[in-house]
Order: sequence, then C-alpha cells, then structure tokens
Amino acid sequence: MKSVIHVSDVSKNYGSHQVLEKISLNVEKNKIYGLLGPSGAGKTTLVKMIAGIETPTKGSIKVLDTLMPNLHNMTRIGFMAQSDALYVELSGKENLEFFASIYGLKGQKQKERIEHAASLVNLTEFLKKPVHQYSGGMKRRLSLAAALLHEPEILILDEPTVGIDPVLRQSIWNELYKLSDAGTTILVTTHVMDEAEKCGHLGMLRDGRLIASGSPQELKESTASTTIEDAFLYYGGVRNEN
Ligand SMILES: Nc1ncnc2c1ncn2[C@@H]1O[C@H](COP(=O)(O)OP(=O)(O)OP(=O)(O)O)[C@@H](O)[C@H]1O
Repeated sequence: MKSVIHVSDVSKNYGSHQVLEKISLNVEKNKIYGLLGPSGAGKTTLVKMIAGIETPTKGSIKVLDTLMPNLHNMTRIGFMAQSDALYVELSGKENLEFFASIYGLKGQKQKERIEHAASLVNLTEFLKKPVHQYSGGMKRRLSLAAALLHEPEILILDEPTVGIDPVLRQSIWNELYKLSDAGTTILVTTHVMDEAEKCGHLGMLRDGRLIASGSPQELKESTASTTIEDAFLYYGGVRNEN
C-alpha cells in the first residue's frame, strides 16, 4: 500500500524545550490513522508540521511525495485545527464562502461544494444563522465542513469531536469512514481511548515520543491487553504486576 505521509526522524524544539523527539511514521493512502496521546504529548505540534504550518527542528516530512512545508501542497490538504478559526459575526454560509474562496472555488462549483459539505455535517438548515449563535458542537462541525470544501486528498483533524455529543460524534465518524472509502486519507488526533479504537492504525504518543504503532487489534494483542488504554499504559512503562 502506498504511503502518502512520511515523517522521518522529526524532532521539534521550542527554545530549549524539546516537544517531539525523533518521530518516524508512515500513513498509507485511504487509511484512518489516529494519533493517540494525553494532553501535552505533542499531537498538535506534529499534525501542524504535517499540515505545513510549523517546521521541524530536525528531520523531514513528505506529504504526497513533496517535502513540507509547501504552499501548493496545502491545497491538497484539509486541516481542521483544535480551536475553531471561524468568523463568529458572519453566518455559517458566509464562513464557508470565505474558506471556499481561499481554496479558489468560485461560482456554481463553490455553491455545490458548500451545499455538499454543509449537508455532510448536518448544518444545512442552520447556514443562515450567525456563528455566535452556534453551539460548540455546531462550530466544530462547521470547521469540519470548511476543511472538506476543496475535496482534499488528505484530511488532518486535530481532536475533531471534542465538545460533541455521542450521537453526533458517531455521525461524524460515519462520515470519516465514507470519506476514507472514497479515497481520502485521514490523520486524526485524539486523547479518547474509545475513539482510538475506530482508527485503522494508531500511533501512541507520550512525552514527545512515539511509543508504539499498529492496528488497535495488534497493539492490544501484543501487550495481552483487553483495552487500548491498557496497551497504552503498557507501552508507557506502567506494567500490570498481577
Ligand atoms: N508555540 C509554542 N511555543 C512553546 N511551546 C509550545 C508551543 N506549542 C506547543 N508547545 C508545547 O509543546 C508541548 C506539546 O503541545 P501540543 O499542543 O503539541 O500537545 P497535544 O498533545 O496536542 O496536547 P493537547 O491535546 O492539550 O493540545 C506542550 O508542552 C506545549 O506547551
């Protein structure tokens, strides 16, 4: 299977603080790859570098065979940041029109893509409302729609379901599965163990290091764990003494 994201020996420092240490991973085309780790593990920093928003201190990142950061490549990537980058005084539709124009979508094509992306996240009937009247979950869904507008080959989602109720969370995951079946490669960060189970492949990140990677099943089997949480604790150095 072809890898579309290659992270090779990447380290990142902010001043003297080393946030990531020698990370290497590959994400295969059409897969849903989950980066699992507690708050502060370095997930956001890593996905920002893959999206081309930050640069590694050491090592290199290639996305779709191109060294990142690369401006042209960024049009092939959809990035949904952890905090919603929305204009709250504007309506949902106006926000999507703004992001669509950044991606160069115009006229009828723009209209179609906005309608499609809004319906994917169940926001069609709320598009005329100003975003400051949206709930937290609606803002997350609008941000997801914005990241999907230009039909990116690679979708990078930083904690996409934080603040979203379980029913909607499930519907967003159903959408992610559909997108992946249709050929989109998805990289998603999470600190929620049951969400990690939904990914085809997992990378476990702790204190800036990749402590394990594999399918959820492989990670559980190789540690004789019944849950991803136990597997994570095992790889993190907390052995069950019983
Ligand atoms: N711009 C920055 N300058 C200095 N330190 C930073 C910067 N961005 C992140 N850090 C530090 O890097 C570490 C990793 O942060 P990061 O946001 O990548 O973790 P995370 O796993 O995504 O956590 P969370 O889920 O809470 O966002 C933290 O200690 C954080 O304080």
